[in-house]
Amino acid sequence: MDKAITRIVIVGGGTAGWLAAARIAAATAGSVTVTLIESPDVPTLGVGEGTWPTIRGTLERIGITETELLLACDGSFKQGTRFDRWATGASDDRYYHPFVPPIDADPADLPGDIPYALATCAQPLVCAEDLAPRQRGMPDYAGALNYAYHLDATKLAALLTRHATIRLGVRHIRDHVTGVERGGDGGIAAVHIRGSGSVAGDLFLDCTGHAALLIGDALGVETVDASSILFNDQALAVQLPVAPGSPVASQTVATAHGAGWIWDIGLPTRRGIGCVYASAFMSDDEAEGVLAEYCRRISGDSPAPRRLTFRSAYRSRPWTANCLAIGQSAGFMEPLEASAIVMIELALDALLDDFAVDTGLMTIQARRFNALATYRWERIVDFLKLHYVLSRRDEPYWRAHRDPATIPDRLAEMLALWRYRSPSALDLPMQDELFPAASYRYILRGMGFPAPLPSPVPRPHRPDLPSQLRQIDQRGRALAASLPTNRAYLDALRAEQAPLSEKRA
Ligand SMILES: Cc1cc2nc3c(=O)[nH]c(=O)nc-3n(C[C@H](O)[C@H](O)[C@H](O)COP(=O)(O)OP(=O)(O)OC[C@H]3O[C@@H](n4cnc5c(N)ncnc54)[C@H](O)[C@@H]3O)c2cc1C
Repeated sequence: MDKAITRIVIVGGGTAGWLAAARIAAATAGSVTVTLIESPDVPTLGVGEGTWPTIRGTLERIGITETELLLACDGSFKQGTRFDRWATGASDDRYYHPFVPPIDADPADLPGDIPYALATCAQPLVCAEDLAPRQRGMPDYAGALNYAYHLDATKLAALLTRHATIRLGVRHIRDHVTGVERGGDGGIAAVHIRGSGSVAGDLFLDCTGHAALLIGDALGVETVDASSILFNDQALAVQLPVAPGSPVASQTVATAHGAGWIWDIGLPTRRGIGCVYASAFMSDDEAEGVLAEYCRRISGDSPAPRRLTFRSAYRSRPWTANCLAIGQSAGFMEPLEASAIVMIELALDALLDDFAVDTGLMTIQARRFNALATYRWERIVDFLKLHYVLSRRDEPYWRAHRDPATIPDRLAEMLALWRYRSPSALDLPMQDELFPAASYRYILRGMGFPAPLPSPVPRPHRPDLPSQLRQIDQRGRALAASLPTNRAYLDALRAEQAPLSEKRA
């Protein structure tokens, strides 16, 4: 008989587990009990410093204010990504992928001497000046431009823990899950914990990261491997302290190297830097050398890095029976477009938008959820691969990326079509595509993909294009003249919120 879902058990207390706990508890407002079990023995991943604009809506729904987030997580604003040395490897080879979409213009009609993103969008100019996307007086989570955050992932998990347990009533058990008791329907009846028996539930969320304790170990759901398309499998991460008052960048900077790329993320107190590489093309020593050289150019110092190993893969059926995998246990694609936390948010949206009120509905919801998740993973693979396929760099790693055998069929088809027209909703039809046509346009033009060839069906003439381009330029300049720098914004926020005693000291 169908049973009402009243007990949700989350195993794992990283970003995925705590976002899930807070979001579900806030949305269900006490009508279900939410229990989170977190092992004291297994550390969280603790990386994941780049977010997407969706995070603003998620935090607002959970009830965390923007000031709280920025102060508690050492946060700063993110307005997109700048890609350095991806197309040719030259020192002046760089382009932006901002969060604001470009105006709809035929690339052949644009001025040839201005980079595509700068000509078609006001945001790159704001980024280039290290400016915040909003004024201090604006309501929480509103901006003059679309934005997300860079933040300290460990501090985010700590903030979410406090918020979920103290304000939202989530039950928190610090104990190690040692096993699973299977239910009669092929699902999970309870999880065994080392300290105190077992915890029963109606719906189990597997947020155990790489361990994938429930979805993998217990239910045996296989993964779909994408590592023959996306080769990177290693990262070396360091944190470099920054001087008080130094500029805070408005975008993630991703700098390509001989067999991967380096991320550089600015927080008010430090920069998080990491070298991502493919072990098949670069040794660990070589990667350490690449990272050390990058760090020394910034600070003269190169601290010992932390090593992270990963594989680009996703779970074929993240929702199986009454177990839903969210976060690393559901899948991970290399961090080039920071798409992990947004996948957690989207999974939670899908769960809550169509919440199964009883166990009978779960099969339907799981089937729909899994179809959507697979579509999203496949589109992430396409979009990440695009960055590599279009490069003209000549190292073996980059040449291997251009091997047609490593390019997904759908991406290869789209690239063939885009020789005659720009990416559009015909290619990316979902209303909430993770990477809409606008994102593809930024990458294609930034990487120097040729403007579309003439077609027998001429593209519509846009007589208003010169005036649109002037408006973009004027808006960029007006924003640059009126927005505070990230540093000024964040320092003023911190000074304003400091306790009086601290101010007097
Ligand atoms: C190099 C790198 C860079 C990244 N950069 C970004 C980025 O910029 N943006 C982004 O969105 N994402 C990024 N990510 C991904 C991001 O770090 C993760 O998606 C995010 O941290 C969520 O992890 P998680 O909560 O799924 O797993 P984890 O953080 O690994 O947490 C797992 C939890 O499960 C618990 N657990 C495990 N076993 C048991 C057990 N037996 N019993 C009880 N509890 C258990 C652990 O204690 C822990 O609490 C990056 C990842 C990597 C590898």
